[in-house]
Amino acid sequence: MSALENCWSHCLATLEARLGADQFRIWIRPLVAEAHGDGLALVVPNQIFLQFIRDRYLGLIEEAASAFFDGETPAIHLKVGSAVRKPAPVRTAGTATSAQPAQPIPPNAVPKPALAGAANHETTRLNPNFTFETLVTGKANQLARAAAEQVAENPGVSYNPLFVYGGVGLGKTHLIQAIGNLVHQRNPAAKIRYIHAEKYVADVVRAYQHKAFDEFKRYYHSLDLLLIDDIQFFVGKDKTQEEFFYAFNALVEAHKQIIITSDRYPKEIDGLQERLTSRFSWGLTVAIEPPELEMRVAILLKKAERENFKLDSTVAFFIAKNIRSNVRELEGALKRVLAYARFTNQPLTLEATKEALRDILAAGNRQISVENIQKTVADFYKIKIADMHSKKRTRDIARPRQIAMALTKELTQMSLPAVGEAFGGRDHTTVLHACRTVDDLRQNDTELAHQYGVLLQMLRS
Ligand SMILES: Nc1ncnc2c1ncn2[C@@H]1O[C@H](COP(=O)(O)OP(=O)(O)OP(=O)(O)O)[C@@H](O)[C@H]1O
Repeated sequence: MSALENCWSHCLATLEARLGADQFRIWIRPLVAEAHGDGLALVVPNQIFLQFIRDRYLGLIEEAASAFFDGETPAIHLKVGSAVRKPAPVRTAGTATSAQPAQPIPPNAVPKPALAGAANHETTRLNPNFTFETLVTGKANQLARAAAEQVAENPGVSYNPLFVYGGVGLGKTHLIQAIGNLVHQRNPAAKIRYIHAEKYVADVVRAYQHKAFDEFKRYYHSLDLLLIDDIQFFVGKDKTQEEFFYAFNALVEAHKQIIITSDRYPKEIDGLQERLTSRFSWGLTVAIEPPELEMRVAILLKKAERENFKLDSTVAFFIAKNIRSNVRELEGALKRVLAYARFTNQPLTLEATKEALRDILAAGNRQISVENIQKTVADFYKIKIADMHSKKRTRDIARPRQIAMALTKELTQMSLPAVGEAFGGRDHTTVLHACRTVDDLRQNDTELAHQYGVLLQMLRS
């Protein structure tokens, strides 16, 4: 082993210990180190990956390399290339990992007769507009997009299944269809099918009525890529879950890619069989969060541009500041202002925008009450509303109460003492401590950050 190879092994061991299993497997394991002049080149799968490594991990890598060479840091270059390592199967929070078979889909894996109809959007049911090019990226979907691009590059190999979850209208369908479209573009022979879970349920019912399960199985088990949207619709549908279980096993065993979306983290979908939720954690589970302000502005500008409309950035900021719940509503607001501008044949000023969005803004400005926040949080965590006022300190009650306090501070104009008063007469320092704790947890605990995002979305919609 050369000194550089030894150095990279040392970096891997250091980073694994520092970052923990999940981050290490997603971001560091796929890197391939090559000698580059008198330093190291790290090959990454794509540009987004490269940027993420540069922003988040390059400092740590340099630190580890420098420790290996007693303070001399070798030059470390990042470059995009195809020589990337297959990522290891990923363990998601608190779940077991099983080894995944790793075989790429051969380009001609589908028998000839099936090809005739496969190479068009009618058979795939993909929307050709949902591509990576039209998907705006920000903090809220960066990780999900990077994972999606990897899956699209190597379907059936990297993460199987890929499970994407997030609130309503945040771009889950867009993202997974972007994978489908890219796979289709690269390999028109691949047999791809996008299906909404409700339609899959209907297909199971139809197969049942017509005693056509063999045909049903033949079709679904022969796919190269199955994209199934909003799987929470399987809840309470036992026969559907059973059929999907068989399809899942058949596809994964044959190294075919499965991509699933849901509005919730798999283990939180009550009423889904354990054998399914445990299989969902075989691959990678990624969240899409509500977009931050800058991302909402970027989405508006991009969508307006596609409509050949030059949107003034003040107007874009105004819309983005006022429509915060989800991207679908943002799009709705944009359509409305564009229609207004075209209809009145006036330039789209801030005043005209306010006029066009008057009723939406009035609805959005309605006050969110502390009572509403307490009820929403209590329902979400399945505790009693009375616990918001109680002195109980057990974690399963104290944490939701802290989250409710932080949400109250964020969503209302109430002062710290007033918030304390509304939560059982607590001192303002307790509220401050709750806000800081929740803030910290949002930085470091992905699951809690997601739950906070969902609650924000529920309260604002
Ligand atoms: N990051 C983004 N960039 C560009 N457009 C986006 C983005 N996120 C969402 N959209 C757009 O917002 C709309 C809603 O997105 P989509 O249907 O994918 O959401 P969803 O999360 O699947 O919603 P649901 O939970 O209702 O199924 C689509 O028109 C989509 O193109």
